[in-house]
Amino acid sequence: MSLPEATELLTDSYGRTVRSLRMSITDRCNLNCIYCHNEGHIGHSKEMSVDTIVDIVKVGSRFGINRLKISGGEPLLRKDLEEALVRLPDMRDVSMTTNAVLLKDRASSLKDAGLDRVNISLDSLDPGKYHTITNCGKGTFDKVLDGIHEAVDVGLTPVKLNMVLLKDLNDNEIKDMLDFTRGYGGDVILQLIELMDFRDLPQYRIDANEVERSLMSVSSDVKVRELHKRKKYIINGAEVEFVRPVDNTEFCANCNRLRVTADGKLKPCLLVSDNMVDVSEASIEELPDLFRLAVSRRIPFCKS
Ligand SMILES: Nc1nc2c(ncn2[C@@H]2O[C@H](COP(=O)(O)OP(=O)(O)OP(=O)(O)O)[C@@H](O)[C@H]2O)c(=O)[nH]1
Ligand SMILES: C[S@@+](CC[C@H](N)C(=O)[O-])C[C@H]1O[C@@H](n2cnc3c(N)ncnc32)[C@H](O)[C@@H]1O
Ligand code: SF4
Ligand code: SF4
Repeated sequence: MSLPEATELLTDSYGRTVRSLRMSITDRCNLNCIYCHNEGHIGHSKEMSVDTIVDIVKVGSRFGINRLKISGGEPLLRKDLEEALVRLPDMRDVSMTTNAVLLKDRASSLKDAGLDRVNISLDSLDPGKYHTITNCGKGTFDKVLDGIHEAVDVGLTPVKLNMVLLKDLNDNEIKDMLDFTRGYGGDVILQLIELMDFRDLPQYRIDANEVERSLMSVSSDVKVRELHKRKKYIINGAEVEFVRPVDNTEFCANCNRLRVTADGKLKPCLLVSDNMVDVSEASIEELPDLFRLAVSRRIPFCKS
């Protein structure tokens, strides 16, 4: 089989070496958030099989890709996720981003199958606001809290709580959310996210510079991650990461992720849809060249 030499890395023409795969495994979802970007793609053909998922990750890992993020839609709608996880090659970090509605009953089996950690979307601690944002059914908010609790209990840690900041809706809750994470010691950390406004919701756009200034004014230390050069603020012992994807040249210049859509396409950029490489029918022997092709099409969305 013509798998790449383990020493070959995938570096694009902007010098960005791909280190991480962000894989959507379904476009289906059990919530309907007002701002959802659907990972920049809704496929109309069928979802990748477990075999295809495993082959893509195997080939990626031969290219030195050592991190995998599983996303969706809502990834927990796939009942065969554990089956895929146990068949993956060894990686440095396998994580999933989920709304956690279905997490409580799956957390333990996911951990056993090899999942390292989860990010959980929780935009508000107020059940009424949570409902407004997610259009969820009755009882959903409590299920999410149970999911967070269970994730911590089984060791899917650190659990990152994703909070998309929405002006005049939840942007006054940062302190409460921080207090909530502190209740879990270091096991839960807060991740604030600037809204990428795909749905024409100008009333919810926040001033990210202002948020950054206020985080800075109360933090005792700031760290910078390699991925996207994201900043992490230490505030009274708690960690807060701020994801600023909008009009941010530094963010895109430090993007080391290749995306995979739920219907099996390599997607060079979240925000570009006309340069994807279809691998849904590819054999494992054909995959390396298709990876090289996708990476050759990577362009920073935002550049100076
Ligand atoms: N524009 C853009 N947004 C991204 C990218 N990667 C993640 N995001 C956004 O960042 C936010 C957090 O995403 P998560 O799925 O929790 O994952 P993550 O924080 O990137 O990954 P980890 O920090 O490794 O857990 C979401 O709003 C994503 O849409 C990217 O490459 N480009
Ligand atoms: C698309 S969701 C998929 C995983 C899962 N359904 C969930 O909500 O966690 C992945 C992450 O993207 C975030 N997200 C979705 N739409 C966004 C937008 N327009 N701007 C910023 N983040 C967004 C969500 O809050 C979530 O944390
Ligand atoms: S739960 Fe996730 S995928 Fe579903 S609508 Fe909300 S952000 Fe989108
Ligand atoms: S180039 Fe920028 S917008 Fe595109 S995926 Fe990377 S960070 Fe996101």
